[in-house]
Amino acid sequence: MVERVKTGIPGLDDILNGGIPKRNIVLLSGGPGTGKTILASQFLWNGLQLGEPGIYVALEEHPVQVRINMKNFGWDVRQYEQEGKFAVIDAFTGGVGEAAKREKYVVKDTDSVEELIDVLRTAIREINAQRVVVDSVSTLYLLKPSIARNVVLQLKKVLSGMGTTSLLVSQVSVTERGFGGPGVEHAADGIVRLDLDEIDGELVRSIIVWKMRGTSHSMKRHVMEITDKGIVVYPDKVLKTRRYIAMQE
Ligand SMILES: Nc1ncnc2c1ncn2[C@@H]1O[C@H](COP(=O)(O)OP(=O)(O)OP(=O)(O)O)[C@@H](O)[C@H]1O
Repeated sequence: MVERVKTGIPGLDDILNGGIPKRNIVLLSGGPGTGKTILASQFLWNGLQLGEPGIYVALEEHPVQVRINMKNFGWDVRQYEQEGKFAVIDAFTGGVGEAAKREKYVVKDTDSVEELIDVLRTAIREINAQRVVVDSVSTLYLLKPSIARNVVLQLKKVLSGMGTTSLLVSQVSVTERGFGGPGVEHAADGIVRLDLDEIDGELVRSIIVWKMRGTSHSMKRHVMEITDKGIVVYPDKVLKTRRYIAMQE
C-alpha cells in the first residue's frame, strides 16, 4: 500500500485518490496569481494540524511577509515556530536588515544552491520536517535555465532522501503550456498545475494533476476557488477550457 500525505485541502485529496505519495517531490506550477503560494502554505498548515512539522523556504518574499500572508488566512504559525515544529528558511534577505537578524535559518549567499541545501538539511533534521515547500524553485535558476534540472535533482536527493514530501513552486508565464522546463518536469515525481482562464468575461480558477508517481489520479481539470479560509477544489466540477484552442486561433 502506498503511504500518502494528506494535503487536507478540500477536494484535492479526492482527485489525488487519497493524497500525495510520501516522499514525492511535486512541481506546483502556474502563472501569476493562480494560488500557488496559498496552496503551498495551506499544505504546510494542514500538516501542522496533523502533527507533521513543516518548512517554508522563502526565496521570493521576506520571511516576515510569509508569516503575515499565512495569518491572513487564519494560519498563525508563530506558536509552531516556538515549539520547533515549523520553520521559515530565509533565502530572500541574505541576512540583511533588522528583521532578518532575528531569523533562525538564513541563507547568506542567496545565489548559492549549496548553502541553501545545507541550511535546508539542518532545518529538516532539527525540526524533523515531514513537509517542505520551496517558493519558488524557479528563482534558483531564473537566470541560468541550464542548471534547472540539476538544481531540482539536488533538492530531490535531500528532500526525498530525508523522508519529506515536498511542493516546489514553479512559475510559468500566462501563455506557457509547460510547467517549468523539460529538465524540471521529468525530474519531478508529480506535477500539479493551477490556471486562471478568462471565460465569458470572468476569471475562472482551475487545477489539474498532470502527473503523480505512485498513484492514479483524476485526469480532469477541476474548478477551484480561493476563499478567506484558503483553497477549495471541486471534484465534481470540471472545466472544459477553450484556452488551448484559443491560443491556436
Ligand atoms: N482572501 C482571499 N479570498 C479570495 N481570493 C484571494 C484571497 N487572498 C488572495 N486571493 C487571490 O489569490 C491570489 C494570489 O495567490 P498566490 O499568492 O497564491 O498566487 P501565486 O500563484 O503564488 O502568484 P505569484 O506567482 O504571482 O506569486 C490573488 O491574486 C487573489 O486573486
